[in-house]
Amino acid sequence: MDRSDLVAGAEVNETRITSNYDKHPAIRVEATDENCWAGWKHISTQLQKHVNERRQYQPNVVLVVDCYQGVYWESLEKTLRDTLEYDSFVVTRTAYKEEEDIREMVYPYLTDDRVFGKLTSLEIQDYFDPKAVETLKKQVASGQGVTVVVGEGAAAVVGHGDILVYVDMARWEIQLRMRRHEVNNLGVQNQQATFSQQYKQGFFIDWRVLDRHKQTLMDSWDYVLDTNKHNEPKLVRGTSIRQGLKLVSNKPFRVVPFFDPGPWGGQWMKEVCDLDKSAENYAWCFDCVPEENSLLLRFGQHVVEIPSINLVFAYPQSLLGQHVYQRFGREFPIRFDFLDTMEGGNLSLQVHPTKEYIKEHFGLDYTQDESYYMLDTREDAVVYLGTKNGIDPTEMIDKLREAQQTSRFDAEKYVNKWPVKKHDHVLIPAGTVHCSGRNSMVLEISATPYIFTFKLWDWDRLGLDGKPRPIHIDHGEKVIQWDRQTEWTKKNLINAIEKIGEGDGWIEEKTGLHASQFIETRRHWFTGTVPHHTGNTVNVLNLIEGREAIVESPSGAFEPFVVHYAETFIVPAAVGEYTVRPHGESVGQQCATIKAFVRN
Ligand SMILES: O=P(O)(O)OC[C@H]1O[C@@H](O)[C@@H](O)[C@@H](O)[C@@H]1O
Repeated sequence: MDRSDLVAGAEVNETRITSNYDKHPAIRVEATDENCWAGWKHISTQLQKHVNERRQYQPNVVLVVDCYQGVYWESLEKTLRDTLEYDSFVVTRTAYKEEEDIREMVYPYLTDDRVFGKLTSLEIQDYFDPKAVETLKKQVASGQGVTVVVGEGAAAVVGHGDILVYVDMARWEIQLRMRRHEVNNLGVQNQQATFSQQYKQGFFIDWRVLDRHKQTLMDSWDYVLDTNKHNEPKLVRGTSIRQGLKLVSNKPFRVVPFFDPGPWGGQWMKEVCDLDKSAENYAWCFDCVPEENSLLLRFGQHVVEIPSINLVFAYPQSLLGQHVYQRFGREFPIRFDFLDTMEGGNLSLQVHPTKEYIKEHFGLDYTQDESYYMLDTREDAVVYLGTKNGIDPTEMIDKLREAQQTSRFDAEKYVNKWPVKKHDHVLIPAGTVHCSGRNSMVLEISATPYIFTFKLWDWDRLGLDGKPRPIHIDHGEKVIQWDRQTEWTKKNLINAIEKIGEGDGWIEEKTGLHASQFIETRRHWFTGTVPHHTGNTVNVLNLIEGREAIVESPSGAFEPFVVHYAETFIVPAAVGEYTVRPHGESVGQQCATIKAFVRN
């Protein structure tokens, strides 16, 4: 098949009979499980063995077990007490400041807003009472025999000890535990608080504090303890985790996707991603939000789950590339996720803060610039985007406010409504009023900030908790760019697609994003082998057409990596050259990928 057979946008006539979407992408790190222990019996035996070995040449041994937020604390403490032999057992929580003082300390970052706080600059040490810390330190320093020290920030209180175990937690699992009211936020007893309160405290405070602390420990981890699956704990040597992270930072990989229902959620992902058919709907799939996702690392027969942000912390330069690292630091700036409204409803009519506004009000260095890639659509699919020519901004804001009482807002009077079809790409620079309508399957390709959605109108419906979702007209009116009207929107934001290259069996197009956004997107239609280069910046791709493709290294630098329809995958900057071609049942058929990277 030659390139004349490639038609940009042509749909492949395929029937997706069975889902081949991999929901648990595990990365093989070590062929055997000699550095990984599963189950409390084996875990405590290994820890005890290590302690005993140390005691052969030193009389006193300190085992420090530091934890992330969201660990089942009582259960962990009890298990360690029951299964280890020790002379003293120290719980660093006893050195926390008074809860009232901690609440006062975090309040400026937590604020009274239902959704938004401000990113904290607090450090883990701020949670502890200096006098109590001194006492604990003395107690540990003078401890005879074996001392076990346990708690969030334990290593910040008493140092790394002789053996350091880190109990990490995946963000998604923490959120599920918060929803079930099973865990507390850092330094407080609040497990009965609402999920949104706990999430806000996690997002703006706890996870910032503990991520900063974690980064100081990673090189010293003797072990990582994975208790994400409560009844299937796993312990891995720190050297093996570090080796795994190094491996992943040099090859294409996927993070673990997670799926969540919503008031507008749809039915498409159930089929394509093979989800529980009895669930009412699935709205979101987060499949490249490394701050929230996790990695599955395989050691022999055991699979260990760790937060994928650990990779950004450990190998930012190989993963992100020099210029992205310089610009964003240890953050992953690109986000891919799905928004499924097939047989569901409209998203909220919304707007995101401008760069200045997000910095000033919420403390972030870059903003929620977005785009909607239409992965699939029904006949009636639309995107609301940009305000209509000549509308009166004051009137629109007044009507939005009134709508909170009247339950009516004539969105079409003020906002353009554009029909969309499969493979359209809609660009949404921050400050543009927007909303994806029902019967669409959106692949969102955006900058990473993801909770700064100022809802303007939620179509008079309730959230899943039976209450109206929070509306943010006061924020919204300050950031809407009123000059993004009909013609401008059409010209600049809808299908600004340009063919920029071709080769044997492939075509390359630039599809966005808008010049004001830092992400560039390239789409390739191909039946042959497409040459790619990371350009020394991290690449994020999704197979947007075709059942299966294979990613290969021309120099054999990494093992061939197979991806399936709708799977997002990350290619670290350090990979350099790679190719993508149809594979398996897609050989001879047209496939397509969309690739995102940070502009130079
Ligand atoms: O849940 P609502 O407010 O309808 O928004 C759904 C989604 O819309 C998108 O444009 C993004 O802003 C997402 O971050 C958001 O989750």
